[in-house]
Amino acid sequence: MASNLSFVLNKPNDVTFEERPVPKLQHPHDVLVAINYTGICGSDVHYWQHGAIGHFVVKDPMVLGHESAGTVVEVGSQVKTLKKGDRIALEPGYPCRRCGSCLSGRYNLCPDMVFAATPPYDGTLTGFWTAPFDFCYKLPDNVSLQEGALIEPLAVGVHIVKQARVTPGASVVIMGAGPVGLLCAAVARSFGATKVVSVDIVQAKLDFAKSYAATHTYMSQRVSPEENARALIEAADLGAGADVVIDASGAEPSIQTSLHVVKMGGTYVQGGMGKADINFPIMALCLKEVTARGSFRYGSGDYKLAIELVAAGKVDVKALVNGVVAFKDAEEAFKKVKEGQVIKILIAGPNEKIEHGMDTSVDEQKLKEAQAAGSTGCC
Ligand SMILES: NC(=O)c1ccc[n+]([C@@H]2O[C@H](COP(=O)([O-])OP(=O)(O)OC[C@H]3O[C@@H](n4cnc5c(N)ncnc54)[C@H](O)[C@@H]3O)[C@@H](O)[C@H]2O)c1
Ligand SMILES: OC[C@H](O)C(O)[C@@H](O)CO
Repeated sequence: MASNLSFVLNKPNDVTFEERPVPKLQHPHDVLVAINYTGICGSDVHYWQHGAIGHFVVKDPMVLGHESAGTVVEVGSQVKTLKKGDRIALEPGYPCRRCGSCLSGRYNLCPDMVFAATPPYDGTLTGFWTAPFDFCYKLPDNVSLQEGALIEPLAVGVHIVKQARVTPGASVVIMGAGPVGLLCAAVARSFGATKVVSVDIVQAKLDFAKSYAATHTYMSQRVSPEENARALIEAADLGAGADVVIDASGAEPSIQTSLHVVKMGGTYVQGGMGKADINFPIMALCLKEVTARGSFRYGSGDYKLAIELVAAGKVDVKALVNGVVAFKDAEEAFKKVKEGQVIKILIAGPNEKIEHGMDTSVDEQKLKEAQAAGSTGCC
């Protein structure tokens, strides 16, 4: 059998490669998947740097990664819809299916969720992975395995935009133009939003957002949230405010500005995960009767829609990929993401041959600066 080399986080800033046993099918409804590509998420970088996100603490060595696509190599006796050789996008969290949240259709809120690379559970930066068949989504012929690895963050964006109830003709402001904010912008456009304003503090990110899915961009100012909101509304010609504001930054000033940008009776969605507690403008929330919702991962129908959007050419996920590296270069890829110079890097599975790699040389100075600034907005 091929290699089951795994990329293991031992403790902050200490990663190693470990050959682990190939997992066996535990259940007749499971499939065994050979991992082809995995993207790096801000949360992976955060665990690598800090060993914890909120109350999720890495106590024992943990395999990183949860944004993966792969190829089915074995199916359990009860699997009817997948067969060996099928190419799939992998949904990396498995709920209990029995609790109130699961039974109400909101399985992403299951308290017993087993989620890849969220301690204590191992992630998908490995050779082989077992999963229940209904959390493996067959990719249409016109969607590549590399695009398949981007379905996970796209499903995050789909869930956020669904929570925002974006309708045709809506104006949508998105705070943060990292991968999640960019994908929210693309999904909002596909839902019919006619004005999509990407907001960030880095000009290069805004330039990319404009070339990608934003109709307008705005560079956030270091002024009061009210002043920032006034300038944003004017710059993007939002009249009485935006129908919808989405935070995909997790940054306190951006969240505060959001509540002053949203229109009377508009909708605000918290997608970014920054500091756990912040000063929040409750008076604006109250006086404008803003509908505020959280958004966590993805639920029923989100992966399916994400794949359909890519297959239909409505969301371009390829444009976000700066390069693909061999499995042995996983740590360099993490450094590149931390350095903040790339949007998405894919790591090929340990059994995958890549024809054209990317330059993985890391600018140590930029890396140090990014570390000092905590540039990965995650958690
Ligand atoms: N809700 C979920 O289920 C879920 C899932 C994945 C990621 N996330 C969160 O979504 C957020 C975005 O993820 P990402 O991978 O795109 O992260 P990222 O760090 O790449 O992007 C965050 C962006 O916000 C920008 N930013 C920082 N301060 C800002 C400010 N004051 N105003 C405007 N923009 C500002 C940064 O420059 C960056 O471009 C993170 O907080 C992450 O933890 C949430
Ligand atoms: O896309 C899924 C997210 O990255 C995860 O929920 C992570 O942030 C915490 O487990």
